[in-house]
Amino acid sequence: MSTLTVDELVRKKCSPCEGGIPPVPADEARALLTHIEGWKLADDGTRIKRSWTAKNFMAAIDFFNKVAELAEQDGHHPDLHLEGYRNVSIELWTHAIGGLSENDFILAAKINQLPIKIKK
Ligand SMILES: C[C@H](O)[C@H](O)[C@H]1CNC2=NC(N)=NC(=O)C2=N1
Repeated sequence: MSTLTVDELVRKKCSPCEGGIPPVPADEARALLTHIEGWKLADDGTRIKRSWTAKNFMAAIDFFNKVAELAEQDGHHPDLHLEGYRNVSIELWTHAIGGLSENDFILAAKINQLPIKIKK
C-alpha cells in the first residue's frame, strides 16, 4: 500500500470494512502521509489528523457539509471537530479495526481536494 500515490488514492473508493484486517503500521502510515499534505499521524499511531482555520463559522460549516457528502459517497466517515467557532479539525481512523486502513488515506487525499475558505 505504501507505493500508492495521491493520484492513485483519489481515484480509489473506500471499501466496506467490518474488521478482520490488520491496521496499517505506523511506519507505512508515515510514508503515505509524506504525499498527503497537512495530515499528521497521532502519537499512538491509530489515527491521522489535519486542522484548518476557516474564514468564519459558515465557511467551517460549508466545508463540513462537503466532507459529509464525500464521506457518504465513500461509505467511510471521519470524526469532525469544530472549536472556537472556526477551528476545524478532522480525524480519520477505521473504527472497525481500531486503527488505520487504506480507507483513511483515500478519504484524506479526497478531503484535500475540497475547497475551504480559510482565514487570511
Ligand atoms: C459497512 C460499512 O463500511 C461500515 O459500517 C463503515 C461505515 N463507516 C465507517 N467509518 C469509519 N471511519 N470507520 C469504520 O469502521 C466505518 N465503518
